[in-house]
Amino acid sequence: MSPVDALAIETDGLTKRYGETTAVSDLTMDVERGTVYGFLGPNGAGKTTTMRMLTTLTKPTAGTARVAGHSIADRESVTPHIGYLPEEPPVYDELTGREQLEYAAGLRDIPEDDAEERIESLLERFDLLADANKRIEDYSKGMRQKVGVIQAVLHEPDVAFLDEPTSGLDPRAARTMRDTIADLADRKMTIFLSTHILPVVDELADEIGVLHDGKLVAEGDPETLKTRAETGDARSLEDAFLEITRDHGEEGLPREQAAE
Ligand SMILES: Nc1ncnc2c1ncn2[C@@H]1O[C@H](COP(=O)(O)OP(=O)(O)OP(=O)(O)O)[C@@H](O)[C@H]1O
Repeated sequence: MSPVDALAIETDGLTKRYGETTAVSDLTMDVERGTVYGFLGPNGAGKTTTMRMLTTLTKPTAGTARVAGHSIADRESVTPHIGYLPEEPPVYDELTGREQLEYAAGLRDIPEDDAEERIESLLERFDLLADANKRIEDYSKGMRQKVGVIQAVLHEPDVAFLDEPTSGLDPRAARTMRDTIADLADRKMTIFLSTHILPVVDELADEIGVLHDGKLVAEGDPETLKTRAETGDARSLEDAFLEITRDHGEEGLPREQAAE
């Protein structure tokens, strides 16, 4: 495998502006194949915008990116290789859970026998079999979320982009979700995981990137990020996150220091 093949995602100067707002600013990052990349950042940091660019749903204002080796400017080449769970799972209320997944499998050209086997096994894994023939309009938020995740990985994409995958899930379902993500990564699927639930990232991520005001302000494995640069002491990922994303003044120093 050449070094380039080893990368699931590579971005170079990726930027998105909405009028006066720069949602994502000059983002340059690499994500290795088969890893779980925890993408963190405060509300409004630009995480969703980044994922929308990487999944070809929004065009960058500047910069380039490749996902699974394909330029995001070439939507038709990229989409077979990716799956996306956005904040609101894209499902049809009038379909049953099973019909929704069969429909998604059809869009992805998964052979019928394979599709059926994967759908049944994932429905069972997520404890949805008993409700699989109910219409999605009667599903809870967590049940919709489960269907959304299953359809994001059903075609076994190279890279799955998951925005808050444990949102709305009860503790048992959240555990299943974390186990599923770990299994998929073991099978060499790359998981680009955005969540505010830091213990999930701490448990699963091989690498973490922290976005703040559209800029990548820290990157490293969880242990590195948790180790204070100055003292070498360990801290929680939450403490690290809060410190990294503290508002910065003109000099790039934490605001209270910058004001001195
Ligand atoms: N379609 C849009 N039009 C104008 N501004 C937008 C649009 N989408 C996002 N923004 C702005 O871009 C910035 C980044 O938003 P984004 O949704 O990417 O953040 P986020 O990190 O996903 O936040 P959250 O954690 O709250 O989901 C915000 O200032 C937001 O208001």
